[in-house]
Amino acid sequence: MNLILATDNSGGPEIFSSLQGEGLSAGVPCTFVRLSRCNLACVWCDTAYTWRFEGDARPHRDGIAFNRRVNQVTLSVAETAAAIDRHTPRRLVITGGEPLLQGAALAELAASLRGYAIEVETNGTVAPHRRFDGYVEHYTVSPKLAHSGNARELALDPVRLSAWAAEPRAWFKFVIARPADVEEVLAIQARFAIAPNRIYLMPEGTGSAALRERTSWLADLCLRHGFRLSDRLHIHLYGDTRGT
Ligand SMILES: Nc1nc2[nH]cc(C(=O)O)c2c(=O)[nH]1
Ligand code: SF4
Ligand SMILES: [Mg+2]
Repeated sequence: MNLILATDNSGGPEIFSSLQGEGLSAGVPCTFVRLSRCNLACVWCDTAYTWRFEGDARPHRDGIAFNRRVNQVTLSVAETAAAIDRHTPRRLVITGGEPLLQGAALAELAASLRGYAIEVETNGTVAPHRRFDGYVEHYTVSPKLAHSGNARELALDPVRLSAWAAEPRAWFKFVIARPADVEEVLAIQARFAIAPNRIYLMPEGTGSAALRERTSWLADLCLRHGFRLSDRLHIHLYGDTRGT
């Protein structure tokens, strides 16, 4: 089977090693693979080159339409595994876009890798492929709030959210732009009975100054509600750049 990946600045597949910048394994050296395509369209998405191709009229704050041919590359599972293997870290972060849209190929990929701890970054709207799920150490589930611009029915499916809440390997990470966004997190937390200790609040932002400003008030909100705080370490270290 094949996987459709995003491209890096050289036009090759976006497979790279970096420190995990967010969530549970922040600071840990990881190998990343970024898959193309997403079923949502967040106005502040920092990887719009995975989905906002020419002809897509859904709004994005940068207004850029990406050329599909330049920003997607198709690799076989074997080619993807070989490219992953050329990197040192044996913790693999599968991200996107929405990687679970390619679950069947990910099951083949995971079966062909040996000795990896696998984590997945997902928007929480797609059920994990049954066979792939057996290989996953943990999921970082990032449900999208109203400020993402997605229709609520697309972004917050109650059946899916209940399933993630019941999944002990799932950690939740909410992108927060304004203090009022946390009200939505509290409603989701209560409705699906998610322990606050499983929830990260992370500032929205693609620059250090914006992240710092938002972190300054997010810290208080985390302390008040028992949530965890996530930074975006890679943005401070490398800026908003592909392959980092
Ligand atoms: N270093 C680094 N950490 C990350 N954690 C989640 C990322 C993502 O784009 O999903 C990401 C990323 O793109 N880079
Ligand atoms: S769900 Fe993630 S990849 Fe998809 S549009 Fe939103 S931020 Fe971008
Ligand atoms: Mg990212």
